[in-house]
Amino acid sequence: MIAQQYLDKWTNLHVLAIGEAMLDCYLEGTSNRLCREAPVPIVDINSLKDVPGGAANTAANIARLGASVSFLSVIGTDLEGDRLKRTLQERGISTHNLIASTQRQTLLKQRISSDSQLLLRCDRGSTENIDPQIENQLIENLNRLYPTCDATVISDYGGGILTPRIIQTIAQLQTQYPRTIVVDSKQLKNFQFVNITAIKPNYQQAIQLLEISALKGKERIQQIVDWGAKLLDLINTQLAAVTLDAEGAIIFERNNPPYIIPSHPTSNSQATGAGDTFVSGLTLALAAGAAGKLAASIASATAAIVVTQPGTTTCSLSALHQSLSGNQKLVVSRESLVTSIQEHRNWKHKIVFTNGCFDLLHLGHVTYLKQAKQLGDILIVGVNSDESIRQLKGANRPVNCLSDRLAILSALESVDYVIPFAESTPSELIKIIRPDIYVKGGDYTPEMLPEVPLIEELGGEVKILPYVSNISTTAIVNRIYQTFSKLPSI
Ligand SMILES: Nc1ncnc2c1ncn2[C@@H]1O[C@H](COP(=O)(O)OP(=O)(O)O)[C@@H](O)[C@H]1O
Ligand SMILES: O=P(O)(O)OC[C@@H](O)[C@H]1O[C@@H](OP(=O)(O)O)[C@@H](O)[C@@H](O)[C@@H]1O
Repeated sequence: MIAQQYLDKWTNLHVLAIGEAMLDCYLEGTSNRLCREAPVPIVDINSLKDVPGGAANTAANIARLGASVSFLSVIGTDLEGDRLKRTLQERGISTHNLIASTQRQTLLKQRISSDSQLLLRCDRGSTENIDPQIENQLIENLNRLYPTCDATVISDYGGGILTPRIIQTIAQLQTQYPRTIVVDSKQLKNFQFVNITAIKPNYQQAIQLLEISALKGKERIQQIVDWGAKLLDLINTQLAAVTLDAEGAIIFERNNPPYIIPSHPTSNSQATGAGDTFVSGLTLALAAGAAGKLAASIASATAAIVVTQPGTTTCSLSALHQSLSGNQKLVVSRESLVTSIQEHRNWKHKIVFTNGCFDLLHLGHVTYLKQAKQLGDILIVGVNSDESIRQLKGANRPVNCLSDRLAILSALESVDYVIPFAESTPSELIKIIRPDIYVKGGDYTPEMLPEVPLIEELGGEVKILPYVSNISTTAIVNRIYQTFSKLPSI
């Protein structure tokens, strides 16, 4: 199976994520003067951004990579707790299993930057072990959810959630209901009796466990290649993925030589949370059935995506598809769409936009896309997500999944960019693209298109191209059905 098929498979999985939920708060501003009290800059804050951090970032990555997630953690009954819940809800993650304790302060990691330069990180929040009453509630949640999930990912930042009793409960559940279980922990030794599938120590954690001294830069690679296999016995696991930040990762499996996955170094200031993303990708790929090296390569591809963006970020399923496919025409994020559009505007290109399902690409599609391209310089195609097609056309559609439809459209000379969208209309894309010309095939009239007023408001023109008669995906599906349902089965 190729890597991307595991991505399709994991969208049906349900993952249990457990660990310290944090609120990452980014305060961004500018600074033109020094403070009178001490030689420190005065920063005029002009933006504040809340993002899920720590184990909440792992849960957010699992969700953005397309799987379902149940997130177990403990926060305080404070304002920061409410802000953290809001960040999770905005990302479609349920906060029902977050226990709010009056005895605790939500973990807050506040970063202050001036002109994109990080100046200070201020931490606050409870890190002592949760009290026995809260522990009981967490154990109740674990007992309820563990058997229903396909995999578990533990993000243990040593902030009091993974107590000895919680780990013992996980060990018992794992014996009763064996699952893929991947652990990212500052105290990995605590998990040696859990029968875990894989561990993901970073360099610091690995050398601490191996009791070897710290080296710098690339020297670390040979050191970990020489010593890392010991981790498998130390923690009693099948796979150890040691991540070495800018130097990538080294994978250890029993009876196999170490496997090095290099990375393209970027600045460490962009790498916040890359470990959370890596462990999310690793858990999903292993749970979907990928073998160790492939699972780790997929995990590394997820981390490579987040390190290209500042701050704590997540990797989307479509970005991962794009990265694994090497498809240059696929635009996966709205941010990169904005950048590409700006470039074409600078070159005074005339932008044509159309959208649709493009399920079972046929002559009608190919003809109208070719004509659409001839109306301008650049043709951008918005492509409905699988879920939006199910809503529009019924549960049996699409026939071809999104990643296949994107790859097929990208192979056409007439198409310059393909961009998936999950909304019921392409209005959000239109607002970003502001097309000079909006095109639809002749099976539509302007009255049928809710986008027309928006296009006109933005100064664009709507064109309906001639309909290629008697050709449609529905007609093809019906013809196949009628022809083959009459034939004896082979
Ligand atoms: N500076 C960087 N440049 C490129 N890739 C990086 C960088 N930092 C992290 N990564 C990627 O993220 C993965 C996990 O990062 P690492 O910093 O080792 O973990 P953690 O965040 O848990 O400390 C690495 O294996 C690598 O793929
Ligand atoms: O452990 P401490 O430093 O107290 O707290 C965690 C932070 O350092 C950050 O660690 C990062 O993870 P990575 O470790 O970069 O994957 C992310 O989880 C951030 O959301 C989080 O704020």
